[in-house]
Amino acid sequence: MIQLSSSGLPVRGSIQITGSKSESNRLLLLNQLYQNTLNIENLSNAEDTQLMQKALVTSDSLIDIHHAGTAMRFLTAYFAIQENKTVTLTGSDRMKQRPIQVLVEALRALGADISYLEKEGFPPLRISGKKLQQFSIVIPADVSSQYITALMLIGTQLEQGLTIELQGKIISKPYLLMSIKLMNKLGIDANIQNNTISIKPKKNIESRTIQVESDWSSASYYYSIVALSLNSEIQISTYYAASLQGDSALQALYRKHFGVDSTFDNGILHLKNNPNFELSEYVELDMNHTPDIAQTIAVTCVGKQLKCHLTGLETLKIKETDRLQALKNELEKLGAIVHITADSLRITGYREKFDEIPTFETYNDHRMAMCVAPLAVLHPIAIEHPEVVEKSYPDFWRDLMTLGFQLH
Ligand SMILES: O=C(O)C1=C[C@@H](OP(=O)(O)O)[C@@H](O)[C@H](O)C1
Ligand SMILES: C=C(OP(=O)(O)O)C(=O)O
Repeated sequence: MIQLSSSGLPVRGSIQITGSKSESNRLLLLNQLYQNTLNIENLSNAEDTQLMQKALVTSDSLIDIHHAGTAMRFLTAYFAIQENKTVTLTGSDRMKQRPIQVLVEALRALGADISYLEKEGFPPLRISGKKLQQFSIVIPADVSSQYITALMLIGTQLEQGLTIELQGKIISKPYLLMSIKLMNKLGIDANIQNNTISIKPKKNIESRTIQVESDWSSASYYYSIVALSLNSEIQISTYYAASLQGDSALQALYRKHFGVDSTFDNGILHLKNNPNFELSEYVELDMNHTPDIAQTIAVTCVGKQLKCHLTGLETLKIKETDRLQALKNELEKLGAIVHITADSLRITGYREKFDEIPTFETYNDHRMAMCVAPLAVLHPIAIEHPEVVEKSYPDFWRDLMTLGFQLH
């Protein structure tokens, strides 16, 4: 457990965050499919990315990707097309509760040989690589976009490419667009029209250097700090106003609801408060496009004692933990009155201000630890199992100390 506090003064300073784990994990897989023709700069140092990197080159037949959702899903598709190779793909106890049936069904329909080793519909999987003989698939798009990205990433390797028809509500759509845009950057013909994604076959790509933009989901915690600590100014690199990452919506969300301005100067993102901003009492947001910053926003609302209604959260219960229940448990420690449904979170008021040092549980979820950390600008807090941040942002605590936070 750690105790985190701040001097009470405005937070000032500069930090550097490494590349987006979503972009990194896509590029690593594509690079492996194209015989390492890419030179990837600013790769994420997240554990999820290291696990992905290792899994792509190992000769072991048992591969454990711990908590890494993208690695689990993307590698399932990758190994399905590695002819003459059989692997067992497994993960943490939590990973064994995160559904994968939609992806396995889709790959089987394309001709893949995949079986469940424990519970039907969940990892671990045994995958015997084969040449896939079908080139179009219909897939439900309302459980996880990662299944669809997984199929897209291997689409160029199929003889006739791949057409993916999305059925039902499309959730986490910016992650699909990220996949398409990254593939386009490499010269791959990939597009989405209405509900149909098409990937053209491509044997080789030109060698090039590609720079991963830093991780916007990780930047969210600094938006929250600036929102909660007036007169703060934080610089973070390396970011651009036009991003492939959906979580760059932070710029507009925090400007509108919390008065945090974002400006860019040569890849440096400057965050500071708008002195003329007038806070409203209520925040209403559909988070369907930005699930990974929902926790950050809920905590910013609590720090500001705002009522809120966050919707489009149906994916949160199948992430690293049931994030809706975890948020309810932890935010109630701060006096918030929290109501959750299968896809929403509502804060209807506050019982009392918190005065003792609250201790937050983190549920093996990196984002549960990081989302509560900004509250330390208001009041000392304690956080259980701070090491969970390794999954996406191993330098998080060090970066907070650089900005003047005290950590015991
Ligand atoms: O494709 C990706 O890189 C991701 C997609 C999202 O998952 P879902 O599509 O399951 O919401 C997101 O939550 C996750 O952190 C990363
Ligand atoms: C949901 C996340 O990751 P994944 O699904 O890749 O485990 C996340 O990083 O918040």
